[in-house]
Amino acid sequence: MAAVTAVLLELANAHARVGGAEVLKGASLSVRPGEVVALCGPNGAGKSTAVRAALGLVRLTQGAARLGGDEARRLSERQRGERAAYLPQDRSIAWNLPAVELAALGAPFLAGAAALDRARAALDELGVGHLADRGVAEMSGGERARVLLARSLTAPAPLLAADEPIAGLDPDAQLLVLERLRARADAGRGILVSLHDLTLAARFADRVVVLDQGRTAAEGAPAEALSPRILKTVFNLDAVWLEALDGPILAARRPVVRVDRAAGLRSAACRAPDPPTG
Ligand SMILES: Nc1ncnc2c1ncn2[C@@H]1O[C@H](COP(=O)(O)OP(=O)(O)OP(=O)(O)O)[C@@H](O)[C@H]1O
Repeated sequence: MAAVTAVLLELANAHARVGGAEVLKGASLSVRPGEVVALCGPNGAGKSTAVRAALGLVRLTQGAARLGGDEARRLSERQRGERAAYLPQDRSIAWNLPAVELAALGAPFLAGAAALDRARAALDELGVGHLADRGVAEMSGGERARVLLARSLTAPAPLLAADEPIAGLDPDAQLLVLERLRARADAGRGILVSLHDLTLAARFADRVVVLDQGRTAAEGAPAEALSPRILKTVFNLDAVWLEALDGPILAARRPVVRVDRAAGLRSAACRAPDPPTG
């Protein structure tokens, strides 16, 4: 009998409204144990909303959101917390807690000492162990971002959904964070990560889901989902993949606007300037 692979998180043809507008119009994605799935798409494509919907934090008007096989919104807060850790895009923190205490909040179902041990280990992993006892309000933005990610790593849940975890981090820290997420997946967890850096998405993810205007426009292995056609139609990029020692690099530029002189119009939306007279 073929082995059944558990699906940790699934969004199937999801439609949802936010602030009166239909923001998701057919978003689908799934995450299985052992894989990193990168969620990519232009600003406003619906990535954060899709992540929130998949976790049961946004009501769907159509489609399904499942966590560990069960409808996400029917689960209690505790059940959701046991099945998924979540790093929201919003990095605001109300209380000036020491970093280790904030990171320990990722494991509210563990006894205090066990949660603090896990929190210290996660802070060490992300290179901010030396800040463990410092208040999070007294840190740089990048340091605070790492502490918040440590909170998600502290959680023992089988799935981690991280919304733009490398935003605002220096290049070394970006690679460190993605390496740590990759290591978690290699150890059996499922990772959903939204990313704007397509090169890093291609290097670290097993699969890429591309969202465009609330719909899944492409899904598959990075080279397939981030094909030149998708890069053009969804991201408005003229782009090619270059093979480098450490993996693919995206060489991209905005398309050159062609001027059709016979028609006197640009092929893009704007008009060509009037030709010089005389
Ligand atoms: N609270 C809200 N009220 C109204 N519209 C909203 C609200 N939150 C999000 N939207 C709209 O929903 C759409 C999707 O937003 P979302 O944050 O999911 O996109 P995103 O792909 O994560 O974008 P980004 O890459 O900029 O973070 C956008 O058009 C946004 O303007």
